[in-house]
Amino acid sequence: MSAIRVENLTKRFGETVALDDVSFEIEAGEFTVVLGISGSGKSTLLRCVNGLTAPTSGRVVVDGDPVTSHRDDVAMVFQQHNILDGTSAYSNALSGALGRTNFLRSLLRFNDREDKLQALEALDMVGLLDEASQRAGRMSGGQQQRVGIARALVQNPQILLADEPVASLDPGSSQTVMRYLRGAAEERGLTAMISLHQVNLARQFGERFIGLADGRVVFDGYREDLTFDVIDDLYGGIDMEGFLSGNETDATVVQ
Ligand SMILES: Nc1ncnc2c1ncn2[C@@H]1O[C@H](COP(=O)(O)OP(=O)(O)OP(=O)(O)O)[C@@H](O)[C@H]1O
Repeated sequence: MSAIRVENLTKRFGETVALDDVSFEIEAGEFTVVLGISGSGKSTLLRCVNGLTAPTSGRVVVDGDPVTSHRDDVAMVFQQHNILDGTSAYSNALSGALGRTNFLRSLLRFNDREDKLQALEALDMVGLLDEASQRAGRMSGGQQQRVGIARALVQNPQILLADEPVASLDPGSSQTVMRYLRGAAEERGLTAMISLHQVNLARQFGERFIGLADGRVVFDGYREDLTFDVIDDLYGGIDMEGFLSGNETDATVVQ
């Protein structure tokens, strides 16, 4: 059974068609990058998978169940780090436990030993154990995003979504954040869907790729299929410079 099945998903905002009859399936454990220019529908797609946005028609099925609202086993990392500036990295990570309990239970569970241990493990997984007590607001953008990943991991998800997680970061920090994101997904066996507009990063870290243009799926394939022509179609030459100057770990992808 596929972990995520998107069936004829359409989302309209008034006259705007953000998603137009989108269908695909993602197998458990796949690390999928959603590509496309700004406005192509990436965020809307992730929000539908997360149950934050209701489709106009069609549906998303997660683990066999149609998504009708937010699910605790689906965690999301946002572009804006959504970090509580005034509290420690550890407290931020620990707040991920709120996602899997209701409010009253969370009041009681918040100091659970198990939750605390998970928060520390998650910080370790993103390389921030030594910075656990540091105030999140004083950390760099990349570190804050790693705290955001730790918080998502503490939610104990099966599915990890990230909407442009490195959009506001410099290239070095973007690499680091993507490395931790991919590593955490692999180590925990998570199914991941990450939207990115940086083609070089996508190629470096992605396994499966879904390309959107005007809300439609115009590409669905694996690394070996993601050719120069496909990228050119998706981006109309806009990002060719980044594509060519990117960190070429696998030159065979360019054909
Ligand atoms: N809440 C909303 N109300 C109205 N229109 C919206 C809303 N959300 C998205 N849209 C529109 O739907 C289309 C797809 O937007 P979406 O944010 O999904 O694209 P995107 O590929 O994620 O873009 P970006 O990379 O800029 O975030 C755009 O035309 C956008 O203006």
